[in-house]
Amino acid sequence: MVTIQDTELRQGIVAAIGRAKELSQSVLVSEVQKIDRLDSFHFFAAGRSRFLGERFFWQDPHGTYKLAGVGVVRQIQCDKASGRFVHIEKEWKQFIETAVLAGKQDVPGSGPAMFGGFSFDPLKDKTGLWSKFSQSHFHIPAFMLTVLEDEAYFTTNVVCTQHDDASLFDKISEERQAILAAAVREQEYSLPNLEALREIQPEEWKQSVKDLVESLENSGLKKVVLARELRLQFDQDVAVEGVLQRLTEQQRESFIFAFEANGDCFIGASPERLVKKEGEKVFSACVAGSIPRGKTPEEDRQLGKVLLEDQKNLIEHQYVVEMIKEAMQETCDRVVLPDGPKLMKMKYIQHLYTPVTGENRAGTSILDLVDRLHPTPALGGLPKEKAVEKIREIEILDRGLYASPIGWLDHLGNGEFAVAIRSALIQASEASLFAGCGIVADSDAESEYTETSIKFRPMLAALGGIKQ
Ligand SMILES: C=C(O[C@@H]1C=C(C(=O)O)C=C[C@H]1O)C(=O)O
Ligand SMILES: [Mg+2]
Repeated sequence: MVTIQDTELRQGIVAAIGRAKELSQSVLVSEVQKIDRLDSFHFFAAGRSRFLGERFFWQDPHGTYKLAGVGVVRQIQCDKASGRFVHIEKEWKQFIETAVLAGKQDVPGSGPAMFGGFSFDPLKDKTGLWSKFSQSHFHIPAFMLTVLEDEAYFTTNVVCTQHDDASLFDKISEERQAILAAAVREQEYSLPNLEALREIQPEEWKQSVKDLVESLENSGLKKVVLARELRLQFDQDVAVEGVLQRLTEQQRESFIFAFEANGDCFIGASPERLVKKEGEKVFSACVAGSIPRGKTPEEDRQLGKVLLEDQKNLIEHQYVVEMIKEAMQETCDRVVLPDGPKLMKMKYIQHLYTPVTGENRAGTSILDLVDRLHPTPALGGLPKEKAVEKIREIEILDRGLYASPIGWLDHLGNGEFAVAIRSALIQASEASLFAGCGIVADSDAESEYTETSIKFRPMLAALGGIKQ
């Protein structure tokens, strides 16, 4: 069993209560300890009995970096459209400003950290679909496991008030031992039976693609990403653990995320990084342009070659490269990117891929970078504002967090956000899956429709809708 030394947390809580009295406000204590290796999925699953609806999970491609949080000591939310990134950043800074830090505090993604996301377009009319999520929605967990390569760190966050006393430590310590003890149990999680699968207005969607292609040039637009929804009905409530377990087995090359709020869960396996900040190093990625995987290695190579030479896809990709390069150059020195795209091969699809790196110029925070980059033309279009307006006007779907920045940031300024595609919203015994594609002047509605069908597959497979 994973054991944890208690002294630092006890002292931290005493110090935080003292500070809370002095300041007449609540004070966070955040304690980090290195622990024996613990599986992040098991930790997430162990949170079910006590923290269902208050959990998150994050894993980068190949699982070199994993985070799992259970419980919520503070939510930071904002439903305003303008200035939302600044607002969230301000609240976050205020919250950690007075924090008492205990234990090891130099490990990225540990200690005071929050997880969440920003909706795709806060100006789009919100439907009932996303009623459980705010437009900007972040959670600071009670307990968090951070696994970096082979090292595991455990964060305990406690908000102390001036009315607390040292007995708070006993309560927290007990909760912590209970979750750690439960986290080592291995289990196979089953899925309910899929009863019905309904595409939401596929013909209308194809028509909207056709209309868009015709009006693209006249409206001064180069590219607009249009998305659609697939609604699944199961015979019982879907346990997120079953879906997440399958994603971690089937989608190792992806960013895997799950974010629970008020009973719903947004979950996905995205190939696309929006931005990562590690110290002053900044990483982004252009992912746009798609073709299926081949059934044989030879066919797969052939398809990859076609994609690398296809004008329509190269244009679709190039718009993303130009925008991300420019946005990075505004805030970073030494922006480096290869001359042309390479292939990114996922389980069901291959994409054109151009990584971009840079060195942050002083003062730019990860949320500022997210603000500048979102939405890239891989999810919105070009020019940015006009494309988002067009999506707001013609898309039937309420995107909510689909195609939005989702990820984490820590008190040291590190963080990573993926673009929340290949994703689904799980609501009791139902799930909505989302997929979109970049529409350019040369787009054909029927092939774009097929492209979105392929993009549903990662979530469809994880939900038991495709036999493996
Ligand atoms: C919009 C999605 O994917 C985006 C669109 C792509 C395209 O049109 O070629 C490729 C990768 C993503 O940037 C999605 O998966 O829903
Ligand atoms: Mg495409």
